Amino acid sequence: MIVTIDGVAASGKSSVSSGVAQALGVPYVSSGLLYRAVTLLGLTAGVDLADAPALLPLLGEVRLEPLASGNRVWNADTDLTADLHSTRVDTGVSVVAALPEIREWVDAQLRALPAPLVAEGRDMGTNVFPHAPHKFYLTASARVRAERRARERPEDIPAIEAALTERDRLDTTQSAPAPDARVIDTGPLTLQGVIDTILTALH
Ligand SMILES: Nc1ncnc2c1ncn2[C@@H]1O[C@H](COP(=O)(O)OP(=O)(O)OP(=O)(O)O)[C@@H](O)[C@H]1O
Ligand SMILES: Nc1ccn([C@H]2C[C@H](O)[C@@H](COP(=O)(O)O)O2)c(=O)n1
Repeated sequence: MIVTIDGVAASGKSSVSSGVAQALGVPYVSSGLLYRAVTLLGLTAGVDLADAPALLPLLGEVRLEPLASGNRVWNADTDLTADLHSTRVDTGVSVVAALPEIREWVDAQLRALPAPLVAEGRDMGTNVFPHAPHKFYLTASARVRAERRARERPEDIPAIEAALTERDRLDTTQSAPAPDARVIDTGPLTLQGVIDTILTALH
């Protein structure tokens, strides 16, 4: 069984997916972490983030470790995970995610993983796992999402809101909900409330 949980930036995809996956006793995969890892490796190598042929050779030893408690991304023996949510990666990742060659690489990594799993991102339900039987799409206003992020990062709420709105704009192409996805406005819900809504729908 595959459950897809897509949604806009900072809508709660990874926290919700982790909770749902732990309740189901299956792993979850965060596709955004792979786009973030490509971005980090490109920045570290000083490569133009729009240059797919320059990025692809950096990815030979990149591996996603899908755990229910939280994903890790490795480049050979180096754990990249802690560096994937920096502001500079946030700023560059939409450029990388717009490259068809990089999207193909990410999709291949995901499709190679064994089911059952919970997959989260932007196009899990539309493109990567279109035949998944259970699809969800998370939304919340940019202000609510920025307020939640501000509890994690020492940045002011209007700056975070502006950055989230810009990332939503840049990611629009691949971010449409699947027609058969259940859309959940997480604004009025607690994290556990969103997880419970999904678990109830699955039973
Ligand atoms: N329903 C909710 N109520 C309150 N806080 C929430 C809720 N959902 C998520 N959060 C909090 O919002 C923040 C963003 O959540 P999370 O990182 O899971 O989102 P995301 O969609 O995976 O983000 P990104 O797109 O940046 O990868 C976290 O601090 C999380 O705990
Ligand atoms: N399936 C996906 C997952 C992610 N992206 C892009 C869009 C985001 O800006 C970036 C980081 O994702 P996040 O960690 O915010 O979920 O990666 C995408 O295009 N498709």
